[in-house]
Amino acid sequence: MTETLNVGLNGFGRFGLHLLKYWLDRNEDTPWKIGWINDDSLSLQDAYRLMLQDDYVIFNKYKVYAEGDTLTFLQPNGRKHVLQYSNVPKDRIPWVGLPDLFFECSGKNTIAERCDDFLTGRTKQVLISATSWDADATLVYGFNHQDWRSDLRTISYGSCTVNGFVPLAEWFNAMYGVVSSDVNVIHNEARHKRGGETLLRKFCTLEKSGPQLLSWLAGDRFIVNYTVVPYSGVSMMDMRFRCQRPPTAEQLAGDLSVAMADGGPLAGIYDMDVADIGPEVYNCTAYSAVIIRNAIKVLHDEVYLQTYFDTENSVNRYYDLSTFVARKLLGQESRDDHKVVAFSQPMEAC
Ligand SMILES: NC(=O)c1ccc[n+]([C@@H]2O[C@H](COP(=O)([O-])OP(=O)(O)OC[C@H]3O[C@@H](n4cnc5c(N)ncnc54)[C@H](O)[C@@H]3O)[C@@H](O)[C@H]2O)c1
Repeated sequence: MTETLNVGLNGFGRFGLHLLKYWLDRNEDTPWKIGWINDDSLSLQDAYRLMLQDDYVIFNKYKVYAEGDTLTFLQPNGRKHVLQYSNVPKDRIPWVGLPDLFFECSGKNTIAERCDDFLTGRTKQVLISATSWDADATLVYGFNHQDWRSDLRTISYGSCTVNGFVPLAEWFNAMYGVVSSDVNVIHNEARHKRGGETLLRKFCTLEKSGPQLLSWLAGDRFIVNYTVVPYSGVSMMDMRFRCQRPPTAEQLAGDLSVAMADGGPLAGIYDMDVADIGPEVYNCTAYSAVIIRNAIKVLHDEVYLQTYFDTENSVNRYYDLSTFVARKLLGQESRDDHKVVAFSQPMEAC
């Protein structure tokens, strides 16, 4: 790896923390590197403490130092990463204009115009770690990331639920013709956000963005039930698809295995385990969702799936998307150039 792009990251909450670790673990094969981090409320010492004490994102293979205004990570092989850290509001970030890519991960700037100030100097694009209704594009890795263009200014990566559902739903429709669908999400809640030990039903942006992204899915044939629970580990997403050409449970498991194998449209994005051994084993999974094979049920034309997904570690697809974007900006050939994505026309059942 020779040429890399420089990245500035704004927001060091759950998403930023996971993203930093995900990148560190892969940095030697990544065409971008994080040079700056800003968080408007966490000081350098807060960030350092959170990193060393986190129950889920474990940095213990790195030596970590917080000195002056820098965070330093030393890899076991001696490779060193020195990141500038600032703790100021968005309009006072000292490194604005210096990175080639701006990672907006604070959750506070999901309206595109709030990212305008970041698009200056060397900064070509802002990648937003959440649903943004007015970003120039929503690019879901493994679904439509190949729609990337150099003139896009703000790009949303979708959301944790969008990444968990959309590529799989697209494949389902191509294979079996989806008539309607619903999704039941049991979503974690980080400790620092918890109001108390209670359950909370909320609106999920997937309910609106699913039909916007998937041209074949009408809004009146899709429901998302979303419940936040006071648990800080991984989350669950169960799905129902009513199909024109319903498979048997056995056929479906076989078709999924083929689609998830190397070169398949779901390869590297979804995985399948035979039995339910969750939830803890799915912490920091590299997959957008893991399907439990023994739990697949088919009743008449309705297919039921149970999955686990690590909402916070949906940085996996944000990482894939930004890696794809960086390679495009660098003019590098990428294996993702040839990845099979989005089927534009429903296919006949296999
Ligand atoms: N958390 C997820 O599962 C997840 C998944 C996908 C996308 N996103 C999106 O990413 C954006 C950021 O979400 P997030 O989950 O990182 O938010 P977060 O609540 O963890 O962080 C937001 C801010 O809260 C503060 N904060 C973080 N940890 C803290 C702590 N321990 N004590 C006190 N303050 C703390 C920081 O200032 C941080 O910038 C949002 O737009 C969100 O929708 C989050």
